[in-house]
Amino acid sequence: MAKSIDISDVNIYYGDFLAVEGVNMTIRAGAVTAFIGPSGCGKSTFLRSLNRMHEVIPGARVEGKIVVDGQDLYDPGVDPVAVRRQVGMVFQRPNPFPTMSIYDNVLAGLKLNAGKMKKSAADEVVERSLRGANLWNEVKDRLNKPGMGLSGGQQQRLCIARAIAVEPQVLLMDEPCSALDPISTSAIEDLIHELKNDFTIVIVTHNMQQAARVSDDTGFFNLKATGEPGHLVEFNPTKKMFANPDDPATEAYISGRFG
Ligand SMILES: Nc1ncnc2c1ncn2[C@@H]1O[C@H](COP(=O)(O)OP(=O)(O)OP(=O)(O)O)[C@@H](O)[C@H]1O
Repeated sequence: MAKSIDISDVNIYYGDFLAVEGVNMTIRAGAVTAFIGPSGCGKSTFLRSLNRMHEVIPGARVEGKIVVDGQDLYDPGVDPVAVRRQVGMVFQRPNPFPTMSIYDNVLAGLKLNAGKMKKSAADEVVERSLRGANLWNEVKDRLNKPGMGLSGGQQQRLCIARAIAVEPQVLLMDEPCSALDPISTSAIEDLIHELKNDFTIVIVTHNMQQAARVSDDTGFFNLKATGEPGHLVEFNPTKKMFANPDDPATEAYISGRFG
C-alpha cells in the first residue's frame, strides 16, 4: 500500500562534505513526486537517503527525520534492509542480473527477502509483477530466457517488475528513462501513471517536460552558490510550479535561463 513520507530538517553528508542541507517536505501517498534541478544540487543524493542507500558509501550519513507510516527510517532500531524492501529503487541504467532468466530476475528481491517459495506462488508473483510493469505480453512465452536478451526499455520494465514484486510502499526512480529511446520512455511514463495507484512514486529527472508529464508534485533543488550545499528551493503541485512558481530561481530554471 502506498504511504506518505514526512521529511524534516534533513542534512546529507559525504564525510565532512555537506551535500544537501535543511530539506523539509511531505511526499504524498499514491502521488508521483518529481525532483528537478541543475547537475550536482543533490537530487540523487537526497533520493538515496529515502531508502537508506546513501549510507552504503563509506563515511556517508544522514541527519534529520524521514518518517514513513509513523516510523522514522533512521531510528536506531530500524533495519536498513527492511527499509529497502519497503522503499524500492529503480536506477538510471537498467540492471537486470545478467546470468538470470526473466523469471528469476523478477523473483530476485523476493528470494533474498523471503527464502524459498512454492512454485505456484512464485508463478503468481512473476505474472502479477510483469503485468504490473506492462511487460507480461511481450515476455510470457520466453520467461526462461535471459533478462539481458530484452531491449533497453524492456529491461527497465523488468527492473520495475523486480522492484514491485516485493510489494514496496514507495518506489524511487533515479532518471529511469535517461538511457532509453523516446518510445521506451513513453512506455515507462505510461507505466508510472498506472503504478501510482498502488505505490508512492518519487522520480529524479533532468527532463522538465517529463516532470510536467508524469508528476503531481515537484521539488526544485538548487545550490545557493558554487561549493555550497544543495537545498530545496520550492516544493509545489507540478501544475503550479510550471505555471506560476513561487521563487524567481525556479522560474529562471524552468524557463531555461540556467542549469
Ligand atoms: N560518492 C560521493 N562521494 C562524495 N561526494 C559525492 C558522491 N556522490 C555525489 N557527491 C557530491 O554530492 C553533490 C550532489 O550530487 P548528486 O549526484 O546527488 O547531484 P544531482 O543533483 O543528482 O546531480 P546530477 O543531476 O548531475 O545527477 C555533488 O557535489 C557531488 O559531487
